[in-house]
Amino acid sequence: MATPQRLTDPEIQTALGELSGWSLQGNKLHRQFKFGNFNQAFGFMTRLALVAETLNHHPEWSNVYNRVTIDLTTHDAGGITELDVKFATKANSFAD
Ligand SMILES: C[C@H](O)[C@H](O)[C@H]1CNC2=NC(N)=NC(=O)C2=N1
Repeated sequence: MATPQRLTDPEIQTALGELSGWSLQGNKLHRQFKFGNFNQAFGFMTRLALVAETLNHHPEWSNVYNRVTIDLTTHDAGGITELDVKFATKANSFAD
């Protein structure tokens, strides 16, 4: 699959307007999710891992107990693309 184009700054701002909880941090889409316990946090990561494989688009993320921190960028494009927005949208749909 061809690498998508980097989004422009206005396009990123528009996407952020529709992505509740996400912000721009270090030129990446960033959000921390908090769950009731580790089981819920890890279940969320497991579901999202399957999405990552399907999209061939992989997050930078970490987990501490009930928290999952995610940073999204498209390494092949050197910035944020529609794939990052798609992944963030999916993450929100699993969590909110
Ligand atoms: C070869 C492989 O398709 C690429 O390395 C994919 C894999 N997953 C990826 N994930 C992310 N976040 N960015 C990429 O550029 C990327 N590229």
